[in-house]
Amino acid sequence: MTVLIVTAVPQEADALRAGLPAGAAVDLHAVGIGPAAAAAGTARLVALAEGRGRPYALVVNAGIAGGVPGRAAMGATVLGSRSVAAWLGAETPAGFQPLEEIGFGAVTRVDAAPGPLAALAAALPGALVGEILTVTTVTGTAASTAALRATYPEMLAEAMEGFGAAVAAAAADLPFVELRTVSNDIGPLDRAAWRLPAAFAALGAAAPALAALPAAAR
Ligand SMILES: O=C(O)c1cccc(C(=O)CC[C@H]2O[C@@H](n3cnc4c(=O)[nH]cnc43)[C@H](O)[C@@H]2O)c1
Repeated sequence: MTVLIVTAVPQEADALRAGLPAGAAVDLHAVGIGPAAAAAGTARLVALAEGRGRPYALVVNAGIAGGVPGRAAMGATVLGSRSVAAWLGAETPAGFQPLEEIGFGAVTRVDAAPGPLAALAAALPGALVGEILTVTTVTGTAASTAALRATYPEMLAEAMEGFGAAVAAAAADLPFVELRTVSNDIGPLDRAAWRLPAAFAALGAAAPALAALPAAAR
């Protein structure tokens, strides 16, 4: 069976493709930036595969990310133990509360599939494993960074698509895992400091582990 890998932008897909072994049972697509594009694009690809009678075994969201300074350095690879929709909740007199805590019965986090996560962690021994946030605005000030870290103390990294792709995978009852490589520190925005080549190189280096996933996903 085939693994679906969704990225936000073609540059991320190209970086992964460069590292994939020939003949890998992987479909790789760039579906756009942000959780809505990720959810819609992933859902469409999953449905098309089902319609062909060849459903995917697993959905992977991969791409670059901001890392929490001191936890996930630039160039690091981060495997999401869960993908969390940051700031999906309500402001209350007691401060921010995620939707679960105010009784909407909603879900703001999707856990990674244990088998594929363990397989990736074994194949990528240098990778960090932990919570990856999905934001809709790149965190770009010291104040918002502090607020994010206080609200999500377990976070290792933030990006903009994981939760959307995870929700689409869950809707199709497919296992999911998020893999990110760190292009920048989360903090006051300094685009000149982003290390895109290092992050893209790390994506390419992780690609063989993703290609080996179909067996682990079964
Ligand atoms: O337009 C540009 O020149 C440009 C250069 C670098 C990055 C971008 C983006 O669009 C960044 C968002 C994109 O990358 C992921 N990402 C990477 N770092 C972060 C971050 O610190 N916080 C949130 N998202 C990040 C994200 O998943 C998006 O796909 C544009």
